[in-house]
Amino acid sequence: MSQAPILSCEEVTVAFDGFKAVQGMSLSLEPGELRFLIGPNGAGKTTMLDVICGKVKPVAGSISFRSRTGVVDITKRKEHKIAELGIGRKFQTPSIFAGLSVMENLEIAMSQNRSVWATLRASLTSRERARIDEELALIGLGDERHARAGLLSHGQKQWLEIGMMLMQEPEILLLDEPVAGMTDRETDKTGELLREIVKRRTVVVVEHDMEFVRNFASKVTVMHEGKLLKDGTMDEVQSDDRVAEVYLGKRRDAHAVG
Ligand SMILES: Nc1ncnc2c1ncn2[C@@H]1O[C@H](COP(=O)(O)OP(=O)(O)OP(=O)(O)O)[C@@H](O)[C@H]1O
Repeated sequence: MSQAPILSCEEVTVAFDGFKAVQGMSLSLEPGELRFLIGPNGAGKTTMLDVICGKVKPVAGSISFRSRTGVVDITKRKEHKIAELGIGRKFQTPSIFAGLSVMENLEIAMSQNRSVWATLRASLTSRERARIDEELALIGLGDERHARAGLLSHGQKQWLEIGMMLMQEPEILLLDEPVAGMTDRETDKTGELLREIVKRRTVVVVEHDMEFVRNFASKVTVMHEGKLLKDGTMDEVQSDDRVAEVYLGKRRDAHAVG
């Protein structure tokens, strides 16, 4: 049975100097979904994440978010407000503190309102410690808690950043190509991590790695030239002629994915 959406984007259009990167795009997410957003280069996927998190503003359409405190029209809200309401965004490059330990990075993420040094000087309450332990276990970095973040592998850095986002208890997590540059093993671990995360939150992943999408997607949204082309299960999407034509068909050429 379908639930009330946690996020509804209605007919969203984003223009850059008159060029419509997103045109009349609608997207509805159910709570607890792991939704993959795919499509050829330039389809407007990243712009769609940008508009949801408030980094860019639409010229038309609306976005509403069912937050813990009720339904909020976030179309014109500022980026930091949207983050506070519970929509977290992770960009491709990790923004961790390389010189600090894994645990210190999580401590800082937990206490956004204090300065870095005030945070590190303050002693943790037992509840905070438990919260960090829980997150370390989830992201699989329990053994690395005292390691310097800058010395982690590429995959571990990405997981740490996801962990830092989770410390802020977002309801929706927006991830842009989280497995880019990862080994196959790291990619699979990331998929498992996302499955764990959606037990309590909703996740949207922009992704080019089709094998990763096939392995972990339940529902996929395909964009093309700023518009919604198709959404459905991976099987439905793969058997759609228009998708094959504009997207999967292109994978047979020199830019083939997977
Ligand atoms: N700030 C900007 N100013 C001007 N044009 C932009 C801007 N951001 C994106 N675009 C353009 O909007 C279109 C959609 O870009 P977007 O990055 O959203 O696509 P994408 O589907 O994420 O592509 P990719 O898979 O290559 O990352 C592209 O033609 C891009 O050049």
